[in-house]
Amino acid sequence: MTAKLEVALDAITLNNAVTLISKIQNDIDIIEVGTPMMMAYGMDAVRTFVKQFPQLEVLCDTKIMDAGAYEAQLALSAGADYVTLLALSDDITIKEVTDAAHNAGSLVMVDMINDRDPQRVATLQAIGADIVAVHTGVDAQSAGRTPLDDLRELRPLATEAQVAVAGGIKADTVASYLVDEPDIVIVGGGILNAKDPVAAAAAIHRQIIGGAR
Ligand SMILES: O=C([C@H](O)CO)[C@H](O)[C@H](O)COP(=O)(O)O
Repeated sequence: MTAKLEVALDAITLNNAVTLISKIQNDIDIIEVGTPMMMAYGMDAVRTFVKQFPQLEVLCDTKIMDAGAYEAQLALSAGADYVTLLALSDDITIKEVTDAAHNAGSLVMVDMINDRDPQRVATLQAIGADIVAVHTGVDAQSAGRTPLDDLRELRPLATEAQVAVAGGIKADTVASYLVDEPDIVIVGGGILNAKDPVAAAAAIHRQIIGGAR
C-alpha cells in the first residue's frame, strides 16, 4: 500500500496556504490544518480547505487533551476527515474522541508526542483509535531529535491501527522513514520552508510512490 502524504500547514497564513495547496494538490493526499493555523484562524481554516479542495482529505490537528467529545465536534462539524488528540489523554477522552469521529464518518489520529510507551499502543488500539502518530515535536527537533527510532520501535506494535510519522521529515530524509512502511507521512517545514516548496512536495511524493509496498 502506498503511504499518504499529509502536508502540515503550521506557520503560514491561510491565503498563502490556499495558494500553496493549489500548486501541490496533485502531490498530496491530506491537508493538515496545523495547530498554529487552527489557533490563528479557528475552524474557518478547516471550512476553507474542505470547500476549496473537495478531492483531498482534511485533518485538523486539534491535539485534544480533555473535553474530548466537545472539542472534536468543533472540527468534525467544520468537515474535518480526521481529528487528533494526545496519547497522554485519559482513556475516557480517547474513547470520546474516537466515538465522535466515527459517528461523523471521520477518523481519529492519536499523537504519541512525548509518549513512547509501547503498552499505550495496545490500549489505543483496544479503544478503537484509527491511527497512531509517532511524532518528534518542532521544539524537540531543535535538540537534534528525530522520530526515526520511535517509528522503528512502534511500527510492529500497531497491528490494527495505521501508523503516521511526523517530525522534521524532508525530501532528503523521507526515504529512511519509508523503510518502516508508515501509512501516513506528515511533512510541514520540509515543504513550507523549502527553497522551492512545490519541488519539495513533488520530490517527497515521487519517493513515496517509488517506495510503494
Ligand atoms: O504537529 C506539529 C507540531 O507539533 C506543531 O504544531 C507539526 O505539524 C508536525 O511536527 C509536522 O511539522 P514538521 O515537523 O515541520 O514537519
